[in-house]
Amino acid sequence: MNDPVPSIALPDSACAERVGHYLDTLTKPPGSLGRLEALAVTLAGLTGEDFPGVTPPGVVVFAADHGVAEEGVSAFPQAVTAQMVANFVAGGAAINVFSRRIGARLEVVDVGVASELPPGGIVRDRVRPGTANLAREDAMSRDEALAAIAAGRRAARRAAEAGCRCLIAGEMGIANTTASSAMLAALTGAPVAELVGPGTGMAGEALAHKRTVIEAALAERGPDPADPLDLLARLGGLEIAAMAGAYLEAAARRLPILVDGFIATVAALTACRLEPALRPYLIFGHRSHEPGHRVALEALGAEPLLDLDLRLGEGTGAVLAFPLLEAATAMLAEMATFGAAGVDDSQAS
Ligand SMILES: O=C(O)c1ccc[n+]([C@@H]2O[C@H](COP(=O)([O-])O)[C@@H](O)[C@H]2O)c1
Ligand SMILES: Cc1cc2nc[nH]c2cc1C
Repeated sequence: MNDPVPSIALPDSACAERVGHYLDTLTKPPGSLGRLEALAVTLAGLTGEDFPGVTPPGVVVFAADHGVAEEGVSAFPQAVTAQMVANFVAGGAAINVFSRRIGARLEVVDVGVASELPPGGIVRDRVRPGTANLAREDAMSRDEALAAIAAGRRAARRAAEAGCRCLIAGEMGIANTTASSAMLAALTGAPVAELVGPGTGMAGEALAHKRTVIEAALAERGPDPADPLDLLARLGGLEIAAMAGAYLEAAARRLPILVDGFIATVAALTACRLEPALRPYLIFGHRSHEPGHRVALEALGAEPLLDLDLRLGEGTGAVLAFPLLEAATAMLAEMATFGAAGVDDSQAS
């Protein structure tokens, strides 16, 4: 684990091709299950299994605070990060409810919350108590960004060692749409105006202020777009770096990854810049209402599974999409072939 980026194998194209042919022997017109068929082929290639499994999924929610919250860029105060972590521990947040529906192993990791947390129920892997205010100074040092990536990798390793067969990373961090927007503008060159959005509910003058803060931070921090670690350190967040690390470790272990919303996708894009071999392992759960998500998805050439106008984070959109992955694997494992079911496909044109 000394190298921040593990080595990631290419998907097994022979296995994917075999499964593509097998799908055409199942009792349905070829291709009629559309993107579900493409998902089955993808999952086979990633896992190297003709009958891939994705259960149980592992959900890891990384929590951290952002110094830039003091610029008034969120509709909620910084203390809400820790309060929501307590809610995760108590089992009352949306991610708890949805994770229970899919039988997920749910872990909450403190990689950088700025205040005290309840004694039990979370993994303590805090790199520092929140980032510095990126509008005034670098959010963190390069070493701290590396430490947060390593914390994310440890979490993915725990999920894999606990038997999880699909990884979902979620996040909780007041003001993290500001950090993510700044990173995305630097990563893609897209104008801030095109990607800045309400986050937890900024509108009107408040949203215009958020945009100004991001534009000024980009000008002052002067990140090197060709150096993803520099971007993470100057503009990022501890939970964003941890998610990037978790994705890289999961892919190194050949676990399919279901990506959540805006912040999770910026983390995924950053991780792909660190190691492009990650890209095939990413399946995109949903399109967030946050406008920057469109920009991030386009940069990755990604088409998400769901579009439900969600903008919560925590991993919720990915967890809601998980049953589609399950359906794709069940289709392969349980559907009858034309031959076995006695359905005649010999005259099909
Ligand atoms: O995942 C998303 O697409 C998403 C979009 C908007 C907001 N959020 C969540 O809201 C918080 C960040 O919003 P803000 O306004 O504080 O920057 C953070 O905890 C995220 O989990 C998440
Ligand atoms: C209540 C609340 C819950 C959240 N979950 C993820 N981000 C959040 C932000 C707020 C404000």
